[in-house]
Amino acid sequence: MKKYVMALDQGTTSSRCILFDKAGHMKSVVQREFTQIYPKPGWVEHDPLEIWSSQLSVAVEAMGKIGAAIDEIAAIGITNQRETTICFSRKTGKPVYNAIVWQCRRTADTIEKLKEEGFDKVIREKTGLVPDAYFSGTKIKWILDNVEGAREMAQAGDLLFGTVDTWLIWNLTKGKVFVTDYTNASRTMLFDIHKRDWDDEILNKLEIPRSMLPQVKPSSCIYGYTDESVIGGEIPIAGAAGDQQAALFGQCCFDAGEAKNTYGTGCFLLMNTGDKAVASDNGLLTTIAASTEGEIRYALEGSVFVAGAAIQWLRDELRMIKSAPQSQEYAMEVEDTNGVYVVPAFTGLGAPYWNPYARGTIVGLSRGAKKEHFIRATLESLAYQTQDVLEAMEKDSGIKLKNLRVDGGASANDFLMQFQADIMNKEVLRPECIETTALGAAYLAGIATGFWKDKEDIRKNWFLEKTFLPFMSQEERKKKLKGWKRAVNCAIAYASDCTEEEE
Ligand SMILES: Nc1ncnc2c1ncn2[C@@H]1O[C@H](COP(=O)(O)OP(=O)(O)O)[C@@H](O)[C@H]1O
Ligand SMILES: O=P(O)(O)OC[C@H](O)CO
Repeated sequence: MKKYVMALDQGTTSSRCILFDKAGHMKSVVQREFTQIYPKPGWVEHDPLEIWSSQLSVAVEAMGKIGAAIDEIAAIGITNQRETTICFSRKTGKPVYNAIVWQCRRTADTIEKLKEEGFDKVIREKTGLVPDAYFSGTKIKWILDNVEGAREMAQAGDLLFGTVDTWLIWNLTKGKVFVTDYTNASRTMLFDIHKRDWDDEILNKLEIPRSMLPQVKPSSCIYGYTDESVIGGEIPIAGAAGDQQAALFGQCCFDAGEAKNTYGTGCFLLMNTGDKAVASDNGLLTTIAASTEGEIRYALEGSVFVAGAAIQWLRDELRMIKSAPQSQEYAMEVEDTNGVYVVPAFTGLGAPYWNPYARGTIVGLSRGAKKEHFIRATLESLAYQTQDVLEAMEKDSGIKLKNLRVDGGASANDFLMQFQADIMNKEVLRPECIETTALGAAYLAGIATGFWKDKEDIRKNWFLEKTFLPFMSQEERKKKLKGWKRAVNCAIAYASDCTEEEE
């Protein structure tokens, strides 16, 4: 009997496997952090083989933990850190270079050149994206231009490109299936989101052969089956979506105007815009949302590059806290930040500023500034960044959000959620399951295989855990937001005459 759907959630800092039952409850969870590689300031890489081995091991352990048999797994849904770029050989399956992670800024100069040539308009219109080093396109070009033998391999048809979903499916099927889904394709900066096809004009401009690219399919359909030798049986791989689109689906934001914010490594606010691709005038992205087979949904997205990662920085580099949850205890020991603002622009600023050269900035220090103020200011920066994208989203969509659904690791932080409600002057709704990224991937796979009937069937599984109501006075909000804007301006001013060589 089919009892579970397996979600493989390959995030920026950890690989996770969750087995969900029909009620959408987590029956088994195993998570493993893996190595972050920082070869130079602003550069970020992962080892693709470690991505794969960590993901496979958590899958096996999650089954073992509850004694789940292969034939009890109805389907596998995959969700992943998006944009991260892996190039590997069709013949051997071996990567030719490390995965270049979405956060990596190494191709900022290529983007500048594209802009100077006026090509940004083409990118914007076709892909819905703001040209940026964030997306896969210029990362693939970097590998072709810089890794010895890569271009020759590509010309000979042996080099393949995949985002992490493609890489995992390739390995799960032992090289039999080379696919991606619409949501992941829409983050490459190579995909025409209106025609739903790879775009030859952009491919030619970046000198990327089409033969490197995977077939693009809906987010909810059977892509193939796991190879028996990999996981001990043949399980249908029936769902795939970029993690932010999966979370939008997992939060049951199926209709136009519904939105969620995920607090993971970064922070990503997405609003479903129905079957219309809404172009942004305010620094947001237009992207494809996950949907069931046969329908197309778009979303507006505000991408913040550093959110929970700033809390990890407090823990790992500054060693101010021992664990991420401890940030809440320290933050609540003080009344406010004592005028301190932290702008965690470690890898530039994403939406709505799009400045690749901005860097982390701390302002407002006085002799009385304590560690607690500093920790509180870092937590508050997650909420301020969210407020910035929310403002842009309301302008672009013409919709005033009544409340915001939240999820992701850092949404467990009550202090942060309360401050978020206060600074937005809106209710924050936290569901019982904050692992909505994995849940969304499970839903997509479960619907494709009949484990769940349809969207209405899964809507019944969404339960509210806590509502955070706004209490802050209007005057206080305004004052704090003004201070934040000034701090962001400092982070940008620092970068204003920075060149690639100086980075
Ligand atoms: N209680 C907490 N307070 C603040 N931040 C937290 C808390 N718990 C986890 N985090 C942060 O959330 C992130 C992990 O969330 P997760 O959704 O697993 O991210 P990802 O999928 O990007 O790896 C980490 O960056 C961590 O620092
Ligand atoms: O790893 P996450 O959850 O922060 O998500 C990363 C995003 O997909 C990057 O676009």
